[in-house]
Amino acid sequence: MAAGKRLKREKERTAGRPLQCCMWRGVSATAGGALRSPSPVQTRPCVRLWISSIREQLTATTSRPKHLLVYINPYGGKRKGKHIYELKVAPLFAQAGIRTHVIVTEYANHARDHLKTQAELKKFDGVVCVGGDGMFSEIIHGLIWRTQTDNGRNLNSPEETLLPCSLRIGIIPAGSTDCICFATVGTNDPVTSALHIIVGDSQSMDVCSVHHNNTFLRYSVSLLGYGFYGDVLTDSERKRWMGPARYDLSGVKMFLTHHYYEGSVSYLPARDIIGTPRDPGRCRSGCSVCQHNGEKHSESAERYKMDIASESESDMEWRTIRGKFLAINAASMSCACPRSPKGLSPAAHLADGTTDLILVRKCSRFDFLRHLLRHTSKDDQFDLNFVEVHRVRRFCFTPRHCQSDSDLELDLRENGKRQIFSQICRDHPACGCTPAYSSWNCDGEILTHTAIDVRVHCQLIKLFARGIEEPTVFEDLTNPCAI
Ligand SMILES: Nc1ncnc2c1ncn2[C@@H]1O[C@H](COP(=O)(O)OP(=O)(O)OP(=O)(O)O)[C@@H](O)[C@H]1O
Repeated sequence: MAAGKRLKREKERTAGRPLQCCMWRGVSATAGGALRSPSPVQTRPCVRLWISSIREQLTATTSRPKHLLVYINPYGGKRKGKHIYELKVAPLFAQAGIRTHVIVTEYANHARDHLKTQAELKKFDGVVCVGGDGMFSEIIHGLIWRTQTDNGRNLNSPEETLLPCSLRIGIIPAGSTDCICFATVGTNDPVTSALHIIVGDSQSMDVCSVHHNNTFLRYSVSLLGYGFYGDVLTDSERKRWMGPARYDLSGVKMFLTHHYYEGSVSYLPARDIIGTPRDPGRCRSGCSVCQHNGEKHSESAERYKMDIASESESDMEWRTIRGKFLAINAASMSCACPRSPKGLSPAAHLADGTTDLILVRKCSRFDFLRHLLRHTSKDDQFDLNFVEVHRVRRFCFTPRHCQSDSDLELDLRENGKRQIFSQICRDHPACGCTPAYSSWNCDGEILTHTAIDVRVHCQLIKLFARGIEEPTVFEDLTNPCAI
């Protein structure tokens, strides 16, 4: 029988079946954990054997989702979200027998508000967003809000222990940067992400809550940046018409402006953990650091509930640093992306209950350039005398113009007469030399307040992902064994 006829017959025979071989043929791991796109094939007996054995295995996997709530941002990135979903993802979901309820968003925060109020979450096994980091942020805000309010938690209290969300989140990358997808999957490929959803992978992730004066502001999963990164975002927002090139232009402009900001940072160092921000190891699929620190975290949360560790005891551990900073960054993940392959904190972990607090003190432009260049080089980016890094569970920042009188008095004693003029400026903001303040960049959004209280919530959400996979010895061409 001619090959064409045989294929046609086979197609007719298998039409409507939940899972077809074409989807699984050619799916294999590549370097960095990417999965190749499927290609259509004819079903020969050996292939049929494969299909039935894969189906058996998949049926046995109870973690596979069967019904998904999908939000598509039609305006994210190059405005191809709808097209990507319809062309590359929906056919795979259909072949895997996954039912979907698709909502194409009509305005910003549509997905967040729908999740908060209307979505019948009990009907679904997961939520999928088709878009970029902004869209992912909408989903986590909606889901976390809903989970906490349904369980009577007070979102405005930074002391509140939040409840982990039961629904997993899938990200189909269709934005302009897609950093979260890159950091959790290792690649920005819609088919790879769809397959992670279909097989029901699971990757826990920490979330930071950001409060100001006992009022909830936002959640963050990647970068909270004050100073340089806050200024770059604020400036680039004014140049939206330029597209992604605006980040480069604003970056150069802010580098040349070289603003530094005064304030105090207090932090609670992470105790009883393994790993430091300067480790050579990286957070990878099945990370033992995340596993160990996650367990330790739940043990100490239990102890705290039972009042074995008193609050005053933990208060004693707070440390404070006052000074002039070019940048204050908190990286809850490496923040690696195609532009900065190592990221801001290469050894940060996705789910260890901590964030890496990086303080870049006032220094020369040349030194700051050295620091920025280290994000792309092999050198240790924290090995500079004006940069310090701490792995923390919680931190607070107070800009100098918001510091209390007692704090200012302390500064006065420490730094002498110069502070008197700053005090005068603080009391008379119309004065031209008012101490300058920056804004916080919270996962790409500007925060409305500068004095903030940040707390890490260990493994609060779960993604349909498995973390970045190390290339196997045969895929890693830099490894001599591969040759
Ligand atoms: N229908 C819509 N109309 C306008 N804005 C929307 C709509 N749906 C979502 N948004 C908003 O668009 C913003 C950007 O979307 P998204 O993150 O998907 O793309 P992006 O900004 O290009 O990608 P990235 O965040 O990765 O750089 C989000 O903050 C989201 O709130």
